[in-house]
Amino acid sequence: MAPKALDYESLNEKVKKVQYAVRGELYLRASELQKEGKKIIFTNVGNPHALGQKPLTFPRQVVALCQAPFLLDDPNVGLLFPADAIARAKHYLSLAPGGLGAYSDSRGIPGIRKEVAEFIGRRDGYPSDPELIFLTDGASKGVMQILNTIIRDEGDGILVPVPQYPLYSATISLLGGSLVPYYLEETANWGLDVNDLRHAVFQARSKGITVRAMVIINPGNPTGQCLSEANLREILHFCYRENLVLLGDEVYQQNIYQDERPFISARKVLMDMGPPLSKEIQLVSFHTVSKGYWGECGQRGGYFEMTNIPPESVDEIYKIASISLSPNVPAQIFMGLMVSPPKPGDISYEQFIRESKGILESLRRRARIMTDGFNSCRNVVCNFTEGAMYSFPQIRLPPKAIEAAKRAGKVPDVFYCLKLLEATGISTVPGSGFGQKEGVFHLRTTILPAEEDMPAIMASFKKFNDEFMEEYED
Ligand SMILES: Cc1ncc(COP(=O)(O)O)c(CN[C@@H]2CONC2=O)c1O
Repeated sequence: MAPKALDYESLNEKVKKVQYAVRGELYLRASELQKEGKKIIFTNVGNPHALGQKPLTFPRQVVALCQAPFLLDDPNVGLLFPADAIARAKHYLSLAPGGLGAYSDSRGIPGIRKEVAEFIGRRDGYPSDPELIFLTDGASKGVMQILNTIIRDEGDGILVPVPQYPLYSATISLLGGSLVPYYLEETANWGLDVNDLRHAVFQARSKGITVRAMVIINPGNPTGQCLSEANLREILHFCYRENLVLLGDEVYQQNIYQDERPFISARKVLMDMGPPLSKEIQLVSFHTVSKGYWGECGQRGGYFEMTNIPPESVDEIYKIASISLSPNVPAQIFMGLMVSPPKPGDISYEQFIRESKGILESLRRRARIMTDGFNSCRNVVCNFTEGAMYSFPQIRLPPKAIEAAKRAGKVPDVFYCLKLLEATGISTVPGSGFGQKEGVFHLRTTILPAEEDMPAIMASFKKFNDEFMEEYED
């Protein structure tokens, strides 16, 4: 009997080849241990609410009313919901014909795309066109759609930072394209050197690859670095010279934990540079409700904004979006609320500011606690988390540990992370899941565990690590 279409051996080879480490071997082992009753601290995923972060109150009030509009007819609704939440719920229901249960336009609800455009205009100081903004089921879907639009075959290369968030390597692999790595420099605080970009493109072209686009993740995941305006100008000049589309993944733009390099969007820098670049460089920027101080990962809300993309190409992207009918409508409302939060004078403004500031200030403290904790450990060095939600320490594994890993049939940092998990219940992602220079090992944790738990977690890590190094050092 010939194999059936979904028998493993007859599956699409691209599917079988794909890797996605954020929910890979370590995560699966951690889930097994959890089932066996072991207490696991899941620091492998940037999933704030799963680690105890409370949702912001105002957005939940508005979406609750949108989900249950009959509450608006209840004479007591004003006892439970503030007037500005009631007003915003009515606003969004007026924008969503048929309410949250109806498909919306495949690009998202026009009124919410307008709110996103106004947000971008306020942030960057340049008007943004709602027609060039598509709402998506999380930034992931937007990234996948744009890469799908760009990659024609394995001859097409995408420049991706290494270490990188494996959404990019996995999607490029699934689409049959070629990932062209450019290495971030750990000793330069994960900075990038344009000469490395040039070298990467030269290498790729010498192998017959047509480099078509460049990805930047700013702030970085897993590395946390924030790009300076000068970095962004260099990158934009590079894209102009090499005729590359720039994909600006800016999902962590609210997650900034230092004052030297505040977030500046690639689009603002591009517009500031003026013609010819500001008229010719094609840029797609991505954002989400999953990160920042919102952390609404499960809602699946995101957008991408297109700059200098020809109308006929926008039509093709719209055509593909329409196959999925509609982005998640409740998530679109979260997106609208994120880009247009309560303003000074609104009833909910004080509470919103108190909650959001509280979360951001705590994340900044946790970034410092974690970085200092790692740097107090033997054979561990860690750059400060300037932004995003992760800490990415380098673990200097002794040769005997590397040999032991080999004997166990494991990549060295997987070996270390598995030992860490078994000893402490701390579930991390090995650096090999993000890519790293040969012979250099890392792990990624999030800075999300509750602040009051952080010192104990770091002490538990230090105890494990220093004993591990004791065991394997010559
Ligand atoms: C750089 C980057 N881009 C896009 C996404 C996708 O976000 P959406 O939720 O909007 O699809 C993530 C999620 N970060 C994953 C999720 O948790 N840990 C991670 O590394 C990310 O880190």
